[in-house]
Amino acid sequence: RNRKHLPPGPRGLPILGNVLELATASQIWLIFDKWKYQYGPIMYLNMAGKNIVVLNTQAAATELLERRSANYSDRPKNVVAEYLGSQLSMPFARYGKPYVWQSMRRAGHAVLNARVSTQYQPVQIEEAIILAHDLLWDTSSPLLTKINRSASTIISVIYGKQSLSLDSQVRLPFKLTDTSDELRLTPDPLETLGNIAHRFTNALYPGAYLVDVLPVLDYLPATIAQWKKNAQKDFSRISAIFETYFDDAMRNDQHRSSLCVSLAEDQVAEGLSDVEKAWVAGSLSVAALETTSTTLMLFLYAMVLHPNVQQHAQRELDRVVGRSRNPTFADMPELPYLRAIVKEVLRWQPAIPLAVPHTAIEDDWYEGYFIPKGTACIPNVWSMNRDRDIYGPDADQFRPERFLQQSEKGAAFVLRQEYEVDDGHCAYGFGRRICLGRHVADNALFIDICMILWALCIEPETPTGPPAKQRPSKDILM
Ligand code: HEM
Repeated sequence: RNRKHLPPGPRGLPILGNVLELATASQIWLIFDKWKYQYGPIMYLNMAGKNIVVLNTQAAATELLERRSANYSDRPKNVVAEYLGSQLSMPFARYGKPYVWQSMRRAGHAVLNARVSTQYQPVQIEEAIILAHDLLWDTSSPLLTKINRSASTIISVIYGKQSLSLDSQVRLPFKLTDTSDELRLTPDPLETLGNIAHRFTNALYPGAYLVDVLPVLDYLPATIAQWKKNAQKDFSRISAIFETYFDDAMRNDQHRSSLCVSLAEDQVAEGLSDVEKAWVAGSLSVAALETTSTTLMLFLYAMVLHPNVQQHAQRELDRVVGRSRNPTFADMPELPYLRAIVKEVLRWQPAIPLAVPHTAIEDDWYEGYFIPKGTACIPNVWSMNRDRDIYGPDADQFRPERFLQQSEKGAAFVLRQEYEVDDGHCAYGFGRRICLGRHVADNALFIDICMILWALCIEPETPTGPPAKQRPSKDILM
């Protein structure tokens, strides 16, 4: 009877529901954004019998995923992902007693909280300098390769400097050529970690595997069910990769300062087995790599589109830092415009526009609508970040100034007081499942963006020249 009170939403076919409408769309969030204006803050979809609720406003997401987080911190059940090891992988692990998510999250929090994250700043500065240098002088690698390399700062933080190399790949208990259709191994550990991320996200895509629609298929033995055989094989390969990388980090980290060393030696990871610790490190790397590099690419895109923003940021850097030294984290309080750019990139183009679904553990009601137990709640971060009721009529535009206000002392701008603590966007998700690496990510983005804009000008590529141009080295203020 309660099903009469499901939230409004587009009508689908009797069996497949809305699968067909969404299966071919490459940017589903744009379809959701259109539906938001038709159906309101919360809408219901049927994906081949599975209940899905899309949360379109910050108010709905805050009420359900944060205030009622005890009921909304689970992840959707996914048969293929479970065979792949999602129970050990923090972003996808289920919530609740028989699962290890709580212990992993506690251990992850201890090594990534706001205070501890400042310890990684020296490595982040070194890597930001290398990135700016590469962007200027390495003319042989594609832009994406350079950006991906820089996002690997987080790998230095997790596994220690230079601990992952071809050596780690060679020590794997299988050949690099022993590659499956769905999980490709390459000599580069970073690429292998990226491929593991894709293996999981492909499995989690709604309707990607028939077994999630017809659970009876799970009773087929692996000898008949190819998907199961592949997933089981890939699980043992992923686990071996994470365990090998973890061992190498312990062996090679002379300074005993990596996140792996903390996991292995400190009490933070008490109660976790060695394999579980290796999965904490592995799943942090997988969660960190593509999100950070995508955001940096989107920043470059924003700079190409908005040369005025770039110039404004460079004037701030020239005034505060000058040309005789590079920017550091100590400059952060004096660089409100640069901090606003970090927030605006994450608001305008969130790296994961639909975040990661949270699942309702029990039946619930919201504003007169029924949310059945087991419903996957998708936070429509894209639309929340462009909500005109919150950000004004220019919400679709890239405008860092929205986070600033005139200083009381004079003409200079300062970050609005509320944004000293509030992100000002929803790119990192919600409640108990909010992104664990957000402090490290914010720091990495801030110093990378400062270093890039300090060192070079970003312009669209022309047939006659490269896109990056060095800025004059003379101190403009001197
Ligand atoms: C710009 C960069 C990043 C973005 C936009 C981002 C975004 C997200 C989002 C949307 C979620 C899902 C939150 C939810 O379910 O409500 C998430 C989860 C997570 N992120 Fe990030 N992330 C970034 C960087 C990182 C980094 C650098 C790390 C690790 C050092 C990291 C580790 C994690 C982990 C472990 C989770 C799973 C948390 C859980 O399920 O309990 N992320 N991230």
